[in-house]
Amino acid sequence: MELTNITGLKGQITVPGDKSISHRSIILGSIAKGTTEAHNFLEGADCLATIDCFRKLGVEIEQKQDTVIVHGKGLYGLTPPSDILNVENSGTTTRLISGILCGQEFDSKISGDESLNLRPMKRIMEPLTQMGANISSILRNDCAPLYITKGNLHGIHYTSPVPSAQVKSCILLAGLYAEGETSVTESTLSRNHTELMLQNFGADLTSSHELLDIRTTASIRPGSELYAQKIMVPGDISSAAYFIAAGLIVPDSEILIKNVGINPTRAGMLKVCEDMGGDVTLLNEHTSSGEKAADILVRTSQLHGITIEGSIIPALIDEIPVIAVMAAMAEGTTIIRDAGELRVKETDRIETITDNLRAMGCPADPTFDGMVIEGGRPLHGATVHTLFDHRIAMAFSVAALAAEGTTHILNSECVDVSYPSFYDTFELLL
Ligand SMILES: O=C(O)C1=C[C@@H](OP(=O)(O)O)[C@@H](O)[C@H](O)C1
Ligand SMILES: C=C(OP(=O)(O)O)C(=O)O
Repeated sequence: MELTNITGLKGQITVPGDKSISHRSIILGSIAKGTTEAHNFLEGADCLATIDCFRKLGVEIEQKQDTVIVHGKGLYGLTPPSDILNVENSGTTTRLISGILCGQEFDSKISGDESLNLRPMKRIMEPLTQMGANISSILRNDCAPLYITKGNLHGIHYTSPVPSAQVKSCILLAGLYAEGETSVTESTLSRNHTELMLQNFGADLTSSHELLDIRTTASIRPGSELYAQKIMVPGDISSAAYFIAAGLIVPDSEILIKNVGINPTRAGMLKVCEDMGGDVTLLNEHTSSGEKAADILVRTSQLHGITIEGSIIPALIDEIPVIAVMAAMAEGTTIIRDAGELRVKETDRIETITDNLRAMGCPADPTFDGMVIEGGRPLHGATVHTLFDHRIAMAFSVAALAAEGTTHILNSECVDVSYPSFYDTFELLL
């Protein structure tokens, strides 16, 4: 993709459904009794991989554009897959499905693409093994391909060493098949869609906050069946983030993004925009399927650098690539800390972000758990190496709109992972 600088992004858009909630609609719908309907489902490659895996486990799933109908099999109705489960590029699919597969009577194998098979799986293998699961890394490198055979699960009380919703969700889903109570304590609350949705599906799940709402424990007790739901998936704030950033940094812009999920465990980007001096307003706040949503109005603003660290990090972890682009356009220095998790995403995002910022003329240095960005110098066009990471492709497409000259985004088709119509949405604002 070749992009050049522009001014005046104006208009009203919607962004596709939330990726995390779309995955969970398929996963919980498959193991619930009855027919689950998910509307505004994200038709991105990651969520389609989840559909494909559950079809291989015997679940009938109909897809009519962005409506998905899942004919649930109940907690004990999945059937042995005839083939390896291909999770492609999706960490969420890998870790959440593993929790469920450890509770089944049959064997299964999970594998993904080159990037996925390099991502750490010890973080789920360890707690699942403590629960009595039989899960192993086929290449013995603590990564996928994973091999799961029948185990007898019992509940554990696990304190998660990483702030990860995927780890938490994996353990809670395994807890549906375990004897006794399973709980997961996190020092910082990660996205809580699994907890909210499990409660809506009728699971016996409670969540308690300690220490000023930061340290949180989610506990699940097995036994009860889950029951199908109708789910209205809100727009994905991680996808809206590119248009929020573009609206702020492209001169003379005003963009209204309709119906975006603003669950507080996901909305750290909004706080960062405010702290950087961005003109971002929430309108029409409402709740849908237990998730908060709003329209987001963005106008061009002069941003300034800030420090982003601590408990806000999990609430904006996927938005850091585009926040880094905003930081490059802001006056002064932005420091990002406590974000070591970026090193184990689709790429080592600390390196991919800082390498590409430097290529565009912004001084940016990686640190072990974040980066330091010297903002306020004009960006210039460059060749952006996405390394097939969808978030790097989209973040640097936004940078290209504010950079002098032409920017080449290599392998830009990787946006299909979470936002296939990304470039079409931009067309609507020209
Ligand atoms: O649970 C989820 O849906 C997700 C959790 C996050 O990963 P971690 O839980 O590994 O931080 C996030 O980066 C990913 O895009 C989606
Ligand atoms: C990290 C991401 O997703 P996953 O972990 O599901 O691959 C992402 O979408 O940025």
